[in-house]
This record gives sequence, C-alpha cells and structure tokens, in this order.
Amino acid sequence: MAFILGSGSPRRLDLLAQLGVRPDAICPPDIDETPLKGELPVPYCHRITRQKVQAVQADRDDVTLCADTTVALGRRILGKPEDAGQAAEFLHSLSGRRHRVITSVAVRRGDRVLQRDVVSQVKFKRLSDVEINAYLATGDWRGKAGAYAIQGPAGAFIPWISGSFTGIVGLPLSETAALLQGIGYPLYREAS
Ligand SMILES: Cc1cn([C@H]2C[C@H](O)[C@@H](COP(=O)(O)OP(=O)(O)OP(=O)(O)O)O2)c(=O)[nH]c1=O
Repeated sequence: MAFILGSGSPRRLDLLAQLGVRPDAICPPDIDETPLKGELPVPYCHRITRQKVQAVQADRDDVTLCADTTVALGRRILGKPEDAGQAAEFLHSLSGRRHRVITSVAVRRGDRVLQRDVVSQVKFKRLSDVEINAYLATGDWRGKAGAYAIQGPAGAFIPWISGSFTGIVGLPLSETAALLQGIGYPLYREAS
C-alpha cells in the first residue's frame, strides 16, 4: 500500500508530517476549479475535492488524499487572488467581519471514497489601509484562498476563530486522522 498525497501545497505536507505520515508520492491533480454558476461555497469545496481525489492515478490498494480550502464571505467564494489589487479588495471585504473557511478532505482506496467537509469561522479585526498595505508588501497573500494565511503575518488580524485551526491552514488533522483510519491506513501502528 502506497500513500499518495494529491496536493502541491507545502502546508498540507507539513500538516501530514504532524500525524507522522510521509507520502510515498506527491501527485497534484490538474482540475478546473471554476465555480459553477450560483454554486454555494460548501458544495463547491466538496465537489472540487471529490474531483481532485478521483483525478489522481493510483493502484487499487493505494491510499490517496486530497483537500481543498475555500474562503466564503456569505455566499461569495473568495478564491486565490490574481494580483495585489484583487488581494486588497478581498482584505477590504474581510475587514471587521466574520467569514467561513471550509476545508474538504477526501481519501480514496480503490472505488471507496471517504470525505469530510470542515467549516470554521474566522473573525478579522477592522483593518487600516496601513495594515493592508504592509501585509500586501509581505507577499504572503499569494496562492492563499481569500488572500491571507492565518499561520503567517495575517495571524495578527485574527482575534477569534471557531472550529479547526489546522482546517483553516489547509488540512483539519482530527478529521484527516479519522478518515485515514476509516479507509484502513495504519496510522497508529502498534509498537512491536
Ligand atoms: C485561509 C487560508 C488558506 N491557506 C491556503 C491553504 C491552501 O494551500 C490554499 C488554498 O488553495 P487550495 O486550492 O485548497 O490548495 P493548493 O492549490 O495550495 O494545493 P492543492 O490544490 O494542490 O492541494 O490557501 C492557508 O495556508 N492559510 C489560511 O489561513
């Protein structure tokens, strides 16, 4: 049995290492992540994750894991910003409000797929232009859903969360451990 991480995210690799899991292969799938017309954030995140895990080539006995993190402001999906201008727009709209961060995780072995959608809430303090510009200058927003990362300098903007910290970063570890055990991955091997 090989363990295949279907993700190019270095954060997910680090989070898996916290569980003591080291992938035998890293194979990020290439899928179209465009939301459907009118698609809501949780169904979107679930669908994309399912597509990711189905798109990875694996042998029947291999375990494949994929995830997707989606930032949702009400019904609006905030994806990865295309440029600093869009990142600034996202940060202005998150300022002083609560939003949701959804991370869906899927594991597959043969035809069997187990999946969980983990929804957390994140509150941003009201941001000044000076704070937004200083954060944009760090470049930390690049490649991050919603244009921020709680584990980086933007952590200073977040006085409150509810839910799963590791889920907000990109891989909810408690749920991931349960999924891996459910699919038959020997996560906690008996010491011999
Ligand atoms: C909200 C938030 C997002 N993120 C990151 C997690 C994800 O890597 C990224 C969301 O993009 P994803 O599409 O979930 O993941 P990815 O493109 O990095 O990797 P892959 O599709 O190959 O698995 O945003 C943080 O690191 N911290 C945060 O606080």
